[in-house]
Amino acid sequence: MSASRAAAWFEANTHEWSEWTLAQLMEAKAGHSVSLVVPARNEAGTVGDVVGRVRETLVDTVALIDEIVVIDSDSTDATAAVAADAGAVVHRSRDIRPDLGSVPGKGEAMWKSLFVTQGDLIVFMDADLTDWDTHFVPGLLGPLLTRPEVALVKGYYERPGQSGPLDGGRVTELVARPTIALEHPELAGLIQPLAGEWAARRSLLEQLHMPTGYAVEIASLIDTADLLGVEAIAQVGLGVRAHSHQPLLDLGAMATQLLAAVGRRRGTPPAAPDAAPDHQPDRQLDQELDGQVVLRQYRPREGRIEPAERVVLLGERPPARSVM
Ligand SMILES: O=c1ccn([C@@H]2O[C@H](COP(=O)(O)OP(=O)(O)O)[C@@H](O)[C@H]2O)c(=O)[nH]1
Ligand SMILES: O=C(O)[C@@H](COP(=O)(O)O)O[C@H]1O[C@H](CO)[C@@H](O)[C@H](O)[C@H]1O
Repeated sequence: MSASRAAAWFEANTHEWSEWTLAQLMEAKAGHSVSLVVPARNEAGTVGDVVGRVRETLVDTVALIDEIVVIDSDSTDATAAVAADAGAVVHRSRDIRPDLGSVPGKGEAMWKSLFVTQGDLIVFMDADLTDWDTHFVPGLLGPLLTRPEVALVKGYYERPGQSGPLDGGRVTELVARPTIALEHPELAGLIQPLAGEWAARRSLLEQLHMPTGYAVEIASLIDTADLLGVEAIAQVGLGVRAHSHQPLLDLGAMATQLLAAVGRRRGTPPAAPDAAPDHQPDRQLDQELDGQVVLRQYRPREGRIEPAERVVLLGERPPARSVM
């Protein structure tokens, strides 16, 4: 895609959440049902606020959302209880379709959500939000409810306290955007390609291969553009968003997952692991689910340099529709 085509996509497909009133969206919602899905691992501190405020505003006061579903992704804290108290339906990721096995990861939780939700429109929101607003949900639904040709809507936002308000996070700026520039320029108009707040039609989501980890967002964009064309993607400005931050070395794992998913889509599967895997899925679904790599990082210890190896899971789930 040339720079001018990317600019044309941006012009035609960039929205602001305030373009639609709730009343307009409620009218446009006729015939649709909406599921809000919140993948959560150890988010007891924030998930109650996310679920509770959305429930009050968009379920109790105005029925824009038909169900709020938290997918508890192997939490060891009180995430499930807090989310249920706040009014969500809670499923443990590993308990959904146990015949399909279970692996850790955000993408896994999102993929599993497709088996326990009813909505033909699905909105994803992260559970670790610290500065956010309930208008995120109607904002993300705006293009889906008013533009039949749009199948996936990505949020974008300002990040308070960062070097520039529209800068992405560390993996966004150092991995996702450069990779998009090199290999997927058709996606260069997306301001926050990794945003955890996005929405899509179930009919699309059920057709997508989903990486089980953090590559689920970039993979969904690439595959949607491939399947339906980039014109099926829109983005919506949501205002200010802040979340809790992972340590840099943990983001190394996220970056590895992103690069692997992009490489796989180019036809370059991850190299075979060079160390014994320390994780095995409960049940091997197919070869893709087993991909992994050892990421070697380094830390000082008692005056010496100590390598720290972590196994990064690179597996992908097949289109949900193929196993329904
Ligand atoms: O194995 C995982 C890892 C993350 N998450 C959820 O995915 C969202 C974004 O992940 P995280 O907060 O780790 O990423 P960050 O925003 O810190 O980069 C949050 O709701 C997490 O609880 C999940 O459900 N399972
Ligand atoms: O953009 C990124 O590099 C990462 C990490 O962001 P920070 O550097 O911690 O602000 O955040 C992305 O991934 C998160 C997990 O899926 C999402 O919650 C963020 O919206 C997304 O920007």
